[in-house]
Amino acid sequence: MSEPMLELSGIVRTFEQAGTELQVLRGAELTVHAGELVALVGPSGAGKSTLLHIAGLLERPTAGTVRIAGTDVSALDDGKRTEVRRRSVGFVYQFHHLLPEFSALENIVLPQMINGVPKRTARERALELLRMVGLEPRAGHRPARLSGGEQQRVAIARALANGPGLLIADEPTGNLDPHTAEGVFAMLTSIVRQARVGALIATHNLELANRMDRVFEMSDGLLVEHARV
Ligand SMILES: Nc1ncnc2c1ncn2[C@@H]1O[C@H](COP(=O)(O)OP(=O)(O)OP(=O)(O)O)[C@@H](O)[C@H]1O
Repeated sequence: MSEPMLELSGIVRTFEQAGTELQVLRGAELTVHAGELVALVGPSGAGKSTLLHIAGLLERPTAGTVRIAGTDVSALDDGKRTEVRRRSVGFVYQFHHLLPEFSALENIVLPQMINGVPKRTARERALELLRMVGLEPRAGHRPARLSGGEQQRVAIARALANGPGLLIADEPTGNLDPHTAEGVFAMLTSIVRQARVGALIATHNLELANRMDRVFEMSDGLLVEHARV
């Protein structure tokens, strides 16, 4: 078995709502290994985004342990958690969130420069990533000049810019037509395998979920693994 990129154990998350306590996660357990795609499904409001935020170190759980590539981040202060997040976690959302005034290439260069990578190295890496997602010829284009599928490919390349071990995606193909979604999903799968990234992907698309390596359903604050046939 390949090494775990994400380990969640006993994850509890409660919110205060109008003076009452809402327990969204009640002890969720999950491991995502290198090179593996794990689907996260469940109805709206079940807590998928909350779990992704906790796994991606954007939020702290009320209780429980988060390990990223073997490192227990629970005891780290906010600064150290941000460092781990920038180095080890890539995010893809339903909407690409690319910076509109920058080219595809620059959108992939920027997160590397924030991490202290020299510009020249960052450009080379960005070009390599654009090649991987089949968009090298579009390197100089701003997002508005790219199709929805191309924008999402650039967003995936950007998520991988700093060589993360973990990719967190929230409905990455939710805004695309079925044919384009298919192409983006196939590309995402091949990159996850090739780069040995662990991917946790929330989706309402059960057909897509069933093509991933494992499927977990958020149910009553717990994660239940679906039996595969
Ligand atoms: N910051 C917050 N404060 C209070 N309640 C919150 C907060 N964030 C989320 N919740 C509540 O937690 C529950 C789970 O929300 P979450 O967004 O994680 O669901 P989801 O499964 O991602 O839904 P969707 O599929 O619609 O994106 C909801 O009842 C929501 O209202």
